Amino acid sequence: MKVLFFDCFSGISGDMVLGAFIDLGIDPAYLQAELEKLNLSGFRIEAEATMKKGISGTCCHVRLDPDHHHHRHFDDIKAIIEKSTLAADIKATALAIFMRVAVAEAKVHNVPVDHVHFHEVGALDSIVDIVGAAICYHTLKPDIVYGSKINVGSGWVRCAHGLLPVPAPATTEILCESNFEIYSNAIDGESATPTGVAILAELATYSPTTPSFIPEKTGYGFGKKDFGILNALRIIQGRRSESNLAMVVETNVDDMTGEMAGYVLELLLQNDALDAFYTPVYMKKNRPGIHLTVLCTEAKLPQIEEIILKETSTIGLRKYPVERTCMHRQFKKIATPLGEITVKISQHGKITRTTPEYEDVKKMALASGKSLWEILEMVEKLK
Ligand SMILES: O=C([S-])c1cc(C(=O)S)c[n+]([C@@H]2O[C@H](COP(=O)(O)O)[C@@H](O)[C@H]2O)c1
Ligand code: NI
Repeated sequence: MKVLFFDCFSGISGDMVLGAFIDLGIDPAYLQAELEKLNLSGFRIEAEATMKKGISGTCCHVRLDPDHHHHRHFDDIKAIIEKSTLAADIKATALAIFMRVAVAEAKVHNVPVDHVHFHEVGALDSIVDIVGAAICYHTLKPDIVYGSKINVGSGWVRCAHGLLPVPAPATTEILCESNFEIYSNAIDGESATPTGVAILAELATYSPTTPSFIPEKTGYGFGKKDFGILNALRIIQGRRSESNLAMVVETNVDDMTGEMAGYVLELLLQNDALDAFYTPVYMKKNRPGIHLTVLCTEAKLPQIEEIILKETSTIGLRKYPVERTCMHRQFKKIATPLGEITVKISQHGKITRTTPEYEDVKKMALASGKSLWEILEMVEKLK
């Protein structure tokens, strides 16, 4: 399973994303050729292998033709991407990233999304950064992408609107629609831009701590500004070996008491069965009986077999290997007016589901006198 981890210790911008992907091994000539499928002229990708603060990495420059003048609204950009000859998955990812920027700008400037205006230079630069990031992502084909907390910087940034507070209003709106944690450390200026944050929010799942995986290589994409500290996005590529093989153990019994049946199931689950359950069946001589199914790892099989043979009335069992598809799970604590509660974030590709842990919900309901429904509703609004 291929893992990418975006380490945003000095923020993230569109150029930094392209630089880090190129440093990880994406060929800039391939990237340029793919971008030409947009049928736009007036830009060139230049990847400069360089050193910053003693670290070697890549600085990606999107060189723009100075006499290229187009005022573009979001609906023009949508049309350019849709009409291009890029692969369908690249188009979909690029449009989703652009949509995050457009929705944020629309909210900040109080205009309809389709009318969000990208000034001429920024429009082409954003198209190259965003479509480029989508090309790199679909070329590397990671099974999962994680992103760290984002160091957004501090102070003020000068742009077309004049001086804006950091993080810039559009960046902040994009962040409000994601669950990434932000902070500011050792940077006076803007280190996270709307384009960078939109790419991260679309491609990555937030991981408050470094996710567990085996690192294999790193790519450093440098930012243009000098903050005094290393201004780079680091993408760490690695792998995670997740055994998806398990064992199923089964048996049918018709001569056990209900009390014994309950006892065995509890014992199996206490002894690391991944799952254990009964199905009612009719057996030989029309006797009502129970079909026991246990799921366990191969390592636990001897222990599970022993419990079944020792504690049930069976004189034999069946076992066979099965393949499982498991969502990646991580846990995080969120603050509520009634105290902290643990939520489980289940992730598989682009599917993400956040659910409160039942035992915490139960405790909170009992302690507060509120119903389970009220606690679940409160958490739903906060997660
Ligand atoms: O051009 C516009 S409308 C604009 C809006 C905002 C707001 O926060 S609103 C911010 N900016 C700044 O422009 C640069 C470029 O950002 P990219 O993401 O396109 O690289 C950056 O400093 C933004 O904060 C522009
Ligand atoms: Ni703006």
